[in-house]
Amino acid sequence: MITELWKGLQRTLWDRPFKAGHLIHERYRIQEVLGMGSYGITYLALDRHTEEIIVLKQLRHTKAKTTAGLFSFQRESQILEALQHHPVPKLLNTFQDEQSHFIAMEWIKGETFEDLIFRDNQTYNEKETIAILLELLNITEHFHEKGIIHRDLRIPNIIQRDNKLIVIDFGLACYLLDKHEEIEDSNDHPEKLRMRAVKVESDLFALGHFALFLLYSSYVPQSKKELSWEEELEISLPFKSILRRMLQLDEPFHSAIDVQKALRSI
Ligand SMILES: Nc1ncnc2c1ncn2[C@@H]1O[C@H](COP(=O)(O)OP(=O)(O)OP(=O)(O)O)[C@@H](O)[C@H]1O
Repeated sequence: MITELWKGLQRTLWDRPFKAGHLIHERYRIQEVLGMGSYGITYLALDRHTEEIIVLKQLRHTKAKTTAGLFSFQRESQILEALQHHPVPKLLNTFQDEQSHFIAMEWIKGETFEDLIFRDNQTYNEKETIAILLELLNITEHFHEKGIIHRDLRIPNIIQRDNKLIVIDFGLACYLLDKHEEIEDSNDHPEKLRMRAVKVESDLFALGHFALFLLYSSYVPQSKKELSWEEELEISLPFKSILRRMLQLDEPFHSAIDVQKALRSI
């Protein structure tokens, strides 16, 4: 309890974000804070060299002191670099100054599926959901071919720009060889643990959940009684059985290609 309080106090004191207008590395002018995650603080910034708006991620001071914090930050930039020709933000720069460690990356100016569903009330039927899933499975298969597991394929981390999908936030991504990453807090929710395991099936599980979010966007409750997704959603039996396998309720798929094949055969 005391440790948690102390950690919270440290974060408040040391991890205060930079204010708009602050210049970093004599190059990046902070515009606004986009988010404060567990490892990093993410900003929109103006790159004075290129005059472009970019995303700047700063490792929290409290995390910069830990090997795990530094390692995960370096790995994020390594993975972005390894995926340069894929629909992910381009890695623009990595640097360190007396303040902290930073990653500069392309700003993906589009809408996340979280925005589309909850802000814009966009709805998706089965056909549209399958089309989006197929595109995402294609992207995910390329990550897996390179031995990379994203581990956080959720609606806020998938952006639609000009009708194309782009995956962001590689903060939790890791290599299949990083087996030690599997050690997680045993208090974590079982669903979260399934998404975080260092294996291909974790991303397929996450995409199964992603599909449920899309399908629920067009769901109108019929009764006050809470039912399971299988009872509530009006979807075809073959699609239901594919989702059950993605969600590891039945024999799981072991590759994105197998899920694509199954979806194409509906
Ligand atoms: N390259 C990018 N282009 C556009 N928006 C981005 C980009 N990277 C991050 N964002 C947005 O910035 C915000 C913060 O991103 P960040 O990666 O820090 O995630 P987070 O959810 O706040 O933290 P965590 O690291 O715990 O996942 C999110 O709203 C995300 O949509």
